[in-house]
Parts: sequence; C-alpha cells; structure tokens
Amino acid sequence: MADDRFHVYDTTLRDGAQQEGLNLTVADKLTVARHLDGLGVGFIEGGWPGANPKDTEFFRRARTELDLKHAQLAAFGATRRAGLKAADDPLVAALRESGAPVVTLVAKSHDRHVELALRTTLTENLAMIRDTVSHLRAEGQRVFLDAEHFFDGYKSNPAYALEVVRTAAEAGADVIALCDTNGGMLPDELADVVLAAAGTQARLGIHCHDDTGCAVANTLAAVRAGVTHVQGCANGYGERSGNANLFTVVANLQLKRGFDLVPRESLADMTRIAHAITEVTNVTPNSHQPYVGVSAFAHKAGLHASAIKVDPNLYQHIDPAEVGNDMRMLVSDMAGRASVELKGRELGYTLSPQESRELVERVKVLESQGYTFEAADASFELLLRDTVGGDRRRHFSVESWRVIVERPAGGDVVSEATVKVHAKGERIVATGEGNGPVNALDKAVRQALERLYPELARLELTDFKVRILEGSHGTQAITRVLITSSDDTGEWSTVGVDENIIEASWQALEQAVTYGLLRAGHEGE
Ligand SMILES: CC(=O)SCCNC(=O)CCNC(=O)[C@H](O)C(C)(C)COP(=O)(O)OP(=O)(O)OC[C@H]1O[C@@H](n2cnc3c(N)ncnc32)[C@H](O)[C@@H]1OP(=O)(O)O
Ligand SMILES: CC(=O)C(=O)O
Repeated sequence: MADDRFHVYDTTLRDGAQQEGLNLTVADKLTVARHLDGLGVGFIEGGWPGANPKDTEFFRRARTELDLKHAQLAAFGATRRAGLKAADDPLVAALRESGAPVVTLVAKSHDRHVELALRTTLTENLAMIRDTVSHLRAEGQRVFLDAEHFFDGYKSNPAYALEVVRTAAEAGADVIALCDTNGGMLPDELADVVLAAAGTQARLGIHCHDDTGCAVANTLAAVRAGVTHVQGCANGYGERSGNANLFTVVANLQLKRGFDLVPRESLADMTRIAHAITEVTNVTPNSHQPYVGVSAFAHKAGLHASAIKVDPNLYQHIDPAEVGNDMRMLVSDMAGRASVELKGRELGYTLSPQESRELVERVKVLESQGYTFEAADASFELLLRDTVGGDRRRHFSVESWRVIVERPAGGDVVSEATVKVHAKGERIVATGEGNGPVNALDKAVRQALERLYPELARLELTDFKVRILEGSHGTQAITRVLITSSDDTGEWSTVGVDENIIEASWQALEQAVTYGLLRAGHEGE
C-alpha cells in the first residue's frame, strides 16, 4: 500500500479519457490500471460509475480482475442533485455501489457556476456537498473532493471558494483537491491561492489542466505551497490541452525534490510503462515528452556530443536510466567528430580520429544532397562500415536493374522487375512481379539471392515513406525514400535519394537487404 502522507492520484481513466480521440474499452481500462499500479501510484480514478455502462462495468470487473499491489481505486462522481437527498440520488447510489474504497466527488466552488450551471443557490450547493460527503462517509467510503474551478472561483468570490473547502472538510472529506479546471492559471498566482486555502486547515490536493502549458509547473508550485495530494494523467492526456503529466510530476518530485513517491525500480520502469500505455490508448507517443520520450535524451548538436564524450552529465539533467530511458546520439549535418565517434561506440565500433573526420565529412555531403541519417540508422551504420573497413559490405553487387510498369488494355496495372546481380562468384538474373515497381524490385532481388542467403525469407518491408525535397521542380523534384524493414528480432531504416523515385527506392531497398544480411551474421565478401 502506498504511503498516505503524500498522494499520487492518477485520473487517466476518467479525466484522461476526456481527451479528444481517446476511447478505452473496459479491457483497456483494466490494462492501463495494471500499468499504473506497476508504477506505484497511490490512487487510480477508474471513471464515473452510473454515468455510462462502461464505467459501471469497469468497477464491477475490477473487483475480480484487478489485483492491485499499490493503488486503491477511486470512483468519480458529482455531489447530489439540488433538492434531492443524497441517499435518493441514483448517481450517488452508483458511487456507493461501485465497491471502490475511495469516492472523489466533483463540487462547484465558483459562485457563478453554482448560479448559472447548477441553477441553485450558494447555500444549497454547500448543503449538496455536506450531505453527499457525510452520506458516503457513513457508508464506509473514504471521500476526496475535487473543488471544480477553485482558482477562478477564488478570484470571483474568495470567501465562498474557501467556504466550500471548509464545508467538505468538516463533513469528512479527507482531501480537497483544488482544481484549475479551465487550466488558465500561472504558477505564482496559483501558489498564492493555495497558500490562502491552506488557512482552512483542510488537507489540500491539486488538479491542473494544461491550457497555459503550465499544468506541471502549477502542480509543483502547489506542492511547494503545501498540498500533499497531486493529480495528473499518464502522458498528460486529458480534455483540450490535457492534464498535468503525472509521469513528469512524479519524476520531478522524486528526482528533484527528494520525495519518495514510487519505488526506485518502478521509476526506472517509467519509460516502458509510458509507452505500454500508448499501445493501449492508440495515441502516438510524444517523442519529446520529458523524461520518457524517445527524444528526451537524444543529442543532435556536434558541440553537445563533444562535451558528452567527456561527461554525459554536461548535457543531461539526470541519468536517463533513472527513468528507464537511454541516451542516444543522432547523426546529421549538425554532427561533429564526437557525434559519429559516440554513435559508432553505441553501435559497437571504435573509430580513429581520422575515420571520425572522414565519416562526418561524408555525412555532411550526403545530407546536403538530401539523405537523412537521423531517420536511417542502418544506412548510417553501412556508411560507417564502408569508412572503417573500406567497402566491407559486399554481399552482392548489382550489374543492372530494370522495371516495367504496364497497364494492358482493359487490365490492371502490373509491374515487372529484372535484376542482374553477382554474389558468391555467380552471376544471377532474376525477375519479380509486383503490385508496384518497388514491390516488383523487392521480389526480384529476393528471387536472385534467397538461394544463397535463405535468411532473406525472414526480412519484411514494414514501412515505405516518400518525401519530395525540392517541390519547385515539380515532377523532376529530388525524392527521398525511407524504408523500414524488420526480421524476427527488430527493425531498421534505410534511405535513398535521387531525382528518380525508383532509383531512390532501389538504393534504400539494396541497403535494407544488405543490412538484413549483416544482422543475419553474413559479414559480406
Ligand atoms: C471538470 C470535469 O471534468 S467534471 C467531469 C465531467 N465529466 C463528464 O461530464 C462525463 C460524464 N458525464 C455524463 O455522462 C453526464 O453528463 C451525466 C450522466 C453525469 C449527467 O447527464 P444528464 O443527466 O443527461 O445531465 P447533463 O449532462 O445535461 O447535465 C448535468 C447535470 O448535472 C448537474 N451538475 C453539474 N455539476 C454538478 C455537481 N458538481 N453536483 C451536482 N450536480 C451537478 C448540472 O447542473 C446538470 O443538472 P440538470 O440536469 O438539472 O440540468
Ligand atoms: C474535476 C476536474 O476534472 C476539473 O475540475 O478539472
């Protein structure tokens, strides 16, 4: 069970699910809950039982299907309707019957919202809070209260906003989470309001939206001002611009402020967990996300690399391993000798100063022609091998290739490719038919080489991207082709550039096959 003195409260399955385009099934929610529990958060808000069948079902299935090691489940819902008894409100009943040990009630704390949105009196709103909290407490549930629009409410009517906090605490709510619902606050003004709310003596929490890009900063400012309960969402999911990113909040508090929030080994699993959750949500991971993004510790500038060569801490705020991430060197026209030397080391090669100089020059010239090695790791390694070993990658040489694309009268378009290659002392001529010219070339080259290199059967082209580099030349523009290939154990990318799209594709394809053969253990002749 997590430490009760400071709460890490996740609301991915409720507020995170309010993100446009994010739709979770009950099974997805159960999976995300397991990942969050693996991270060691204290509370997982599972949804709003009674508001929709899926959330009700989630709490029903959670009873038997979730075996949480750290976290407690929280059911979210609103205070009773105006004019109704809490015990008679069907939505309050759904919270009671959810089986969740914790209920988080959302309550209005902004006078204008009470009058305009709830269409009731300020006094009745306080009664709704008091009744609902005390009813659920009497039923044996722990109650937290989300004071909706607290900061805007405080600006409008400070005495009323504070009265909401007091009323909830006196009725038995353990934590009053102050919500920046519209996400419009900045850290300094938010901290001042938290300090004012601390005068109520209630235990305070914080729930921030990211509409000013300050949700994490606001959360940290609130902690500094005394809150002991932080809410947020995995990967910063949430309505509009999202919620405070819980991963960033936890990493900041634990690594920069010395809080002991999640087990050290769980923090070191954070990058994996963040990505595992994106697999479930089907939301493309933000590669630039602090701490856990794939680019969070990727270095492109040559000057950075030259300092990192001496000491990685010179250009990194933490050791990436603390959050389960890795440092990566990117090679591009911004590289220097140190960049390629370190990248070489990452790939298992030791480059001499002369080789590094030569390689960096080749990279810069090729990038000026349109190649990109940052996105084509395998092409860079082949270039490196050429540089250090003097063309060590000849598994086959190409005499010629030809592609015919034809649409016979009344028929479908067909492509046919012929390749003439030399490999292991043989001259081989092979043809392939495909639904497009690149597919036909791919089949022809496999047809030519598979007898000599049977491992090629495991190689698969998984992605093919084309980009026009100089649009001003219309159909004569320079084309860049990036191919991603995979085998049983991983994937790699290669690049080709030419005015002719088929030649650019062929370059990327030839390198993809060569690299695949290297991976299969063939050093080449
Ligand atoms: C800031 C936040 O993100 S809070 C979470 C918001 N999340 C959601 O709204 C998602 C789930 N919501 C729903 O499924 C639906 O809105 C329901 C089931 C809750 C309510 O649906 P409906 O009964 O059709 O009402 P509708 O959504 O139109 O209006 C909400 C009602 O709740 C009332 N209400 C709003 N906030 C509160 C509150 N804190 N306490 C009590 N009642 C409230 C409104 O005044 C309105 O009442 P009315 O029916 O008398 O007009
Ligand atoms: C409760 C909540 O999600 C908010 O006020 O933003």
